[in-house]
Order: sequence, then C-alpha cells, then structure tokens
Amino acid sequence: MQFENVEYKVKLGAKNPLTAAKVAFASHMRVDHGGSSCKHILKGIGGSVDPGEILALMGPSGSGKTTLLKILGGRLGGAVKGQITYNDTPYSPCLKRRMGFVTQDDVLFPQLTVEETLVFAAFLRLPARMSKQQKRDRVDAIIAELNLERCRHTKIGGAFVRGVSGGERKRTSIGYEILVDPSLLLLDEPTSGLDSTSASKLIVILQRLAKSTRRTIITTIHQPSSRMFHMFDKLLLISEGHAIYHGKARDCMHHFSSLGFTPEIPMNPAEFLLDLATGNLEDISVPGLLRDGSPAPQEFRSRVVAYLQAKYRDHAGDGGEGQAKQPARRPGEQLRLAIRMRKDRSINWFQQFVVLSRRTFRERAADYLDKMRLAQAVGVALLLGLLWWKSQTGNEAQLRDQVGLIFYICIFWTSSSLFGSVYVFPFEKLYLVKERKADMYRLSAYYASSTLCDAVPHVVYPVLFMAILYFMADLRRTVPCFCLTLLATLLIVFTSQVRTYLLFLFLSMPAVTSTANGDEMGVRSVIIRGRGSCWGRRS
Ligand SMILES: Nc1ncnc2c1ncn2[C@@H]1O[C@H](COP(=O)(O)OP(=O)(O)OP(=O)(O)O)[C@@H](O)[C@H]1O
Repeated sequence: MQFENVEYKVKLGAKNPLTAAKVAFASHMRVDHGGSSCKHILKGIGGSVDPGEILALMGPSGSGKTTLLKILGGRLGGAVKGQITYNDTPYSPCLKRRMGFVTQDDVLFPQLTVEETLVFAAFLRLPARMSKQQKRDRVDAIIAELNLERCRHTKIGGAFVRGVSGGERKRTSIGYEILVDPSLLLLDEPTSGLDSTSASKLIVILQRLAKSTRRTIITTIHQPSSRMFHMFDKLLLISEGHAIYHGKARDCMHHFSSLGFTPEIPMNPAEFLLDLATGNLEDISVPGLLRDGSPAPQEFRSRVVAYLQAKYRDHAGDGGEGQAKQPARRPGEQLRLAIRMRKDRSINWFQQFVVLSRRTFRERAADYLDKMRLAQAVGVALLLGLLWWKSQTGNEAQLRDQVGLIFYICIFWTSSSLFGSVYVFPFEKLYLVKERKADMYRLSAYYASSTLCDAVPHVVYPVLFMAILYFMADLRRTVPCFCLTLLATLLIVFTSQVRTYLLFLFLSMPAVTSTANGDEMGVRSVIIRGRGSCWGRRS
C-alpha cells in the first residue's frame, strides 16, 4: 500500500465571518474566503507499507494519526487530497471487503460470548459458497490463533455485565476483522487500556498475523514499550499533521542522531520520538542553531518542530523513504482476490435475515425475559384489576370510571415503551454503523429481523397484561371487544416507540449531520420507521 501527499481539512462551519476569523486567529487555523474556518489536519503525508509488514503511526495526541488511518481505510470522505493506492489501484468499494478496521473502542455485543460473536460474524461475512461447518472451522482456527480458547464461552460484557478482559476483548475485535482474511488490517490504538504485558502479547500476535499470511498491518500507537517498538517494521512519525520520519523503525534513532538529536540519558525510543514530535527536548541534545538567540520555551518548541518538518521534506525530496515509492502498473494478486470477493457475494437477503434474527434474539433474550419486566406487567395488571374489580357500565358515572381505566392503560404502555426506547438509539447505532461500513448485510434485513425479534416482548407482555386486567375489570366479554382493546394497546406500544426515535433523531441531528455518511443516513431511516425494541437494554 502506498500513499502520497495526503491532505485533509475539516470545515468548522462558523457562519458568521467575524466569529470564524476570531476562532481561526485563536487556534492558528486558516480562514476560507467564504468566511468558514478550516482545520488543516493532515498536511501532505506520504508513505508505503508492504505485505507482511507492520507500519506504526506514532505522534502526539491530536497529531492526526486516527485521521490518517481512517483515510487509508477509506472511511473518511470529503476533503481528502492525495494519492492512495492499494496494490497499485485506487480505493474502490470492492476493496472494502479486503480490509479490516479495528476501532479504538471495541464495538461488540455485550451479551454474546466470544465464540458467538465470531460465529455470527462468520455466518454474515464469509461467502455463501462456504458451508456452515467450514465457517465454524474458520472461527475455531481464529480462536486458536488469537489465544482465545480460555474465554471462548465467556460473555463479552460491558458496563453492567461482567465479561472478558480488555486484552481478550481487543483480540476478539481483531478476530472479528480477520475472519474474512483481509489483506490490509488497520488498528486504531489496539494497546490502549492494556497493561504492558498484554500490550506486548497483542503486538506479538499482530506480528505473527503479518508474517504468517503476508497481511499488511497499519496501527496507530501512543507510547509503546521499547520491546514493542522493535516489533514494528516501519514507522511514520507525525507532528502537527506533517510527517517527520518515515522508514524502518529500527533506523529512526540513527536518522535523528544524524540530524543532531540524541538522547543524553537512556530512553525508550518511543518516548524520545514523541518528545521530538512535540519539540519538548529535555535530556536530548539538539543542533546548536536551534538555540540561537536563546528562544523562549514555546518558540524553541516551534523551531524544533519546524526544523524536523523541513529536514523531513528535504530527505523525502532527495528520494528518501519519505514519500511513496513509484507504483508498478501491474494489478496485484490481492486486488484480484478483492474483486473476486466482491463477486463472491455473501449470503442472500433471507439468510442474512435468519442469522440476524438469531443473533438479535440471543443478544436481547435477557431483556425480553427480564423478571422485572414480567413483574411490572403482571403487578400493574393485578393492581388495576383490583382497583377496577368487576367494573360496571350501567350508568354514566360507572362509564366514566371505566374511561379512567382505559386512560391508565394508555399512560402505562406509553411511558413503559417510551423509557425503554430511550436506550435503544445510542446503543444500536454504534453496531449498525460499524457493520454497515463493513458491508455485512442489507439495512432492510437488519430492520426486518430487529422488528421481528422485538415484536416478541411487545406482543407477549401486553397480551399477558390485558389477559389479566380485562377479566378482572370485567370489560365487555366478547371476542371482538377483547381483540380490539388488545390491538389498541399494541398500537400504543409501537407508536410511543416511534415518537421516542423521532425525538432522538431530532435531538441528535446536528451531531449526526456533521459526520453523516450514507450509512448513518441509513440508520436514521431505520429509526424513523420505528423499529420495535425492548425496554431497558443492558450493556
Ligand atoms: N471532524 C472534525 N472536526 C474538527 N476537528 C477534527 C475532526 N476530526 C479530527 N479533528 C481534529 O484533528 C486533530 C487530529 O485528530 P486525530 O483523532 O486524528 O488525532 P490523533 O493523533 O489520533 O489523536 P489521539 O492520539 O489523541 O487519538 C485533532 O485536533 C482533532 O480534534
């Protein structure tokens, strides 16, 4: 993979030119003539990485590592400039299936076990020509490869459900991505939140994945230990959106010492590099010219960073490793594979619907069969039944009394479904966006399966509720009357959910709009259509 002169800007969208100018001045941003401020995040970065290699993207926080990773993974559209080629071919959606992207936050269903997570992903992502047994065998191979044997039957877990450890969760996320045997695996800070031993073990696994199957791996990393640092083949060091080093990781110390920067005390190379990228050079010797005129600390830091950026540009201009190598013209084997994968369409709509329904039901079963939920429906039905025990409709006062009961039924089901749905939108959106980006299934298959699964509690509990209350309150005992009352209750449940989704849709509109892509718009349309769901989703 090669990339050259990658630039990325985001519009910050201040409508008032005066405000835009103030913001730009305060944060050293460029102001467009149109009056909206632009943040220049990446300023012409280049590099390359070959099959079987690991490229580490390093730099201080906010330097643009994640942005670059997303661009390389084809996950950022908009104002991206530069040339990015995958086996000499520009990005196209058919390459999507040959790339795995492991996000910083592991987006995995908390109620599924490690094995279930991988099995459902295998059924959805692997081609239809593979048998179920072959897909299961692939999952077993990945579990063995990633040392997940010990926790294969443990739930992933989340904030309220105890589950696997951070390292195991990260390895499950990696397994989820390597199921489809991607040629390019991108990872955003895979070691964040792990202790140094787990982090090194993870990098060892990545190294094995890269070498054994000639995968290309690109990972952002904050501050690796010395041991981890030496496991990377290549390094791209970024400072304020500019590259200041690109080349073999083991050569970087030599490169900087040739520029006059050497640590004065024994230092972890990663720490040394981050100090350089921020211009914070305590215990590091620097070329004398940078100290000319005894600059103030802030100015000195800016000088160092500008000097390193300029040296890197010179080095790249001299044909160093800075920019991408000239691409060869012959499309590679991996690309042919990518195109074949595209044609090798995964399972059909109905199969997707079946797998998604099984997964959704498995994931939400605990919510559907929640004791509290059962107790609530039965308890309120009994209470109302006792209060309106054998109610009559003989005169106007008794009729009004029964209207009061109908009112309570409406209020109860409206509020129950409303509060339950409050948790659905933010929770589900994450998974849906991630899986749609990986092109795992059609949106309609998700919508249909989700609606079908959620219909279970949305029908079962109101039926149970009405079965108790209707006869205790002695409402009119005819089959049509009972069915109509039940239907009205079910409609209340569904419409109150739709209202909640609409409310969320409008509340989250500005945030979603700023980063909206096709998938998120798709998510919105699902929500608008009012997918049914359960009450209190636990994560
Ligand atoms: N959509 C956006 N709008 C405005 N600023 C953005 C946007 N996306 C990224 N940025 C800014 O771009 C800069 C680079 O962000 P990025 O997430 O790539 O940094 P990073 O190097 O990965 O940082 P970290 O190591 O802390 O994750 C940050 O200052 C961030 O605030």
